[in-house]
Amino acid sequence: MDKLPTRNKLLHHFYEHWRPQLGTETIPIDEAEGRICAKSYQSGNQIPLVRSSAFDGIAVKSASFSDGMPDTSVWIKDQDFCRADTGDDFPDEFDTVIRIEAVTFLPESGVKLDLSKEPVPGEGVRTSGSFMSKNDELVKEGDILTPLSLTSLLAGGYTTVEVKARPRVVFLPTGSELIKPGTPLTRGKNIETNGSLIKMIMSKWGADVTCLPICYDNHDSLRNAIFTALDSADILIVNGGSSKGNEDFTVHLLEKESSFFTHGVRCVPGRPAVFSLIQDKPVINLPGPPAAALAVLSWGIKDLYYHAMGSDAPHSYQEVILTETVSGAGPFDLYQRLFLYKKDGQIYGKPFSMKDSNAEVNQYCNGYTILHSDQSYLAGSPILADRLFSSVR
Ligand SMILES: Nc1nc2c(c(=O)[nH]1)N[C@H]1C(S)=C(S)[C@@H](COP(=O)(O)OP(=O)(O)OC[C@H]3O[C@@H](n4cnc5c(N)ncnc54)[C@H](O)[C@@H]3O)O[C@H]1N2
Ligand code: MOO
Repeated sequence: MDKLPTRNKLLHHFYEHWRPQLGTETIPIDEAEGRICAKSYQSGNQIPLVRSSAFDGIAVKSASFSDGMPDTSVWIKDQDFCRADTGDDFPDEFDTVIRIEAVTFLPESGVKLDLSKEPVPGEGVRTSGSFMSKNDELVKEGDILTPLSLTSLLAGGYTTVEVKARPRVVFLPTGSELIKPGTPLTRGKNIETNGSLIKMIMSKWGADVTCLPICYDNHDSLRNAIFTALDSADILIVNGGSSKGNEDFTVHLLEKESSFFTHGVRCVPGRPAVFSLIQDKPVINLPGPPAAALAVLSWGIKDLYYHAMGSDAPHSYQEVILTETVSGAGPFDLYQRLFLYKKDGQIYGKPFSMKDSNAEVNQYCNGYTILHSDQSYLAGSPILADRLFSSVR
C-alpha cells in the first residue's frame, strides 16, 4: 500500500506522458470570463494617449507661477486657464492642474486660488501611458480570464480573445446494479448520481460534459462504449469497476488498451482510481462510491482538466479552525469533507465522520481538506480548507 503514489506524484508522472492537444477558438470578450487564454496579448493602446487631468479642476500654465503667485483675479478663461475634469485631455498650452476645491470663480472673470504654495509643473496631470502603455502585457497564455483582465483587453484595443477550446468531457457510468434517476428502486439496485455530480461541477469550470447511458458489466459492451466515447471526448471518465470485484472490468480493460496506466493513489476515499492514456487522451477510472468520486474529482480530475488547457486549477484555499479531532487514515492521506461555517467572524470546518448519514453530509458539505497520512489533527487547530461550491455562511 505504501508503494502507491501520492496525489502529486501520480499527477506529475501522468503529465510527463501526456501532451494535451486542444484547439483554440476566438470569442467575444464579454463571453470569455473563466476561459483559458490561448496566447499572450499586449496593449495596442497608450492610455491616456497624450495626457489627462488627475482630478476635477482647472488646467493652468505653470510658467504663470514662476515668479510667485500671480494676480489670478484678472485671468481670462481658455487663455490663462481652462476647465479640466478627471480624465479630461486639455490644450497643449496648459501643463498643470489645480483641484477645483482650491478654486473660486469670480463673478466677472478670473479666479481666486486657495493654495499654500505654487503648483509644481506637471502636478495634477496623468502622463501619456500612465493608465496603460502600448505593449504592456495584458494576459499570458494559460491565464484564467477574469472580468478585470478582460477589461484590460478591451482597453488595449481588443474586442475578441483567443481561448483554449472547452475540453469535451464524456462520463461513462458502468455497473449492472445502476439505474437511472427516477427509476423506482428495487433490491440490489442503486441510483446513478455520479454523472450529475460530475456534470454540475465540471460545467462550472467551463467543461462541455456529456453523460452516456449506463453501461452494464459486460466486457465487450464496455470496450465498445469506451472506444465509441473516445471519438468525441478529450477526457473520458469511466465510473465504477475500479477495484477487485468480480465484475470490475474497467481496470483490466484500461490496463490492456492504454499506452500509459497507473492504478491506485495514496489517498482515501478514491484509492483505486486509474489514470490512463488511450489515443493520447486521458481516460480516468473514477471509483464508484460517491465519496470516492468527489475526492478524485477535487484533487485529480480538476487538476488534469485545467492542465489540458495549459493552466493551473483554481482553488479557494482558506485557513479554518477544525471543530473536532480527526485521526488520519494510517498510511493514506485522507480527503476529509467539511461543513464550513462562519461564527463571530471566524470560519470553522466541521469534519463529517462515518457516523454521519450521506443525507446529512450531502446537505451540509461545502468544502474539504486533505489530511496527511499518519497524523492526527486536533480540534481547535488551523487547517487549510478548499471550498467546494456554495459560499460560506
Ligand atoms: N475486496 C475489496 N473490495 C473493495 C476494495 C478492495 O481493495 N478490496 N476497494 C474498495 C474501494 S477503496 C473502493 S473506492 C471501491 C471501488 O469501487 P468500484 O470503483 O469498483 O465501483 P463499483 O464496485 O462499481 O461500485 C461501488 C459502489 O459505488 C456505487 N456506484 C458506482 N457507480 C455509481 C454512480 N455512477 N453513481 C452512484 N453510485 C455509483 C455502486 O453502486 C456501488 O455501491 O471498491 C471497494 N471494494
Ligand atoms: O478508496 Mo475507497 O472506499 O476508500 O473510495
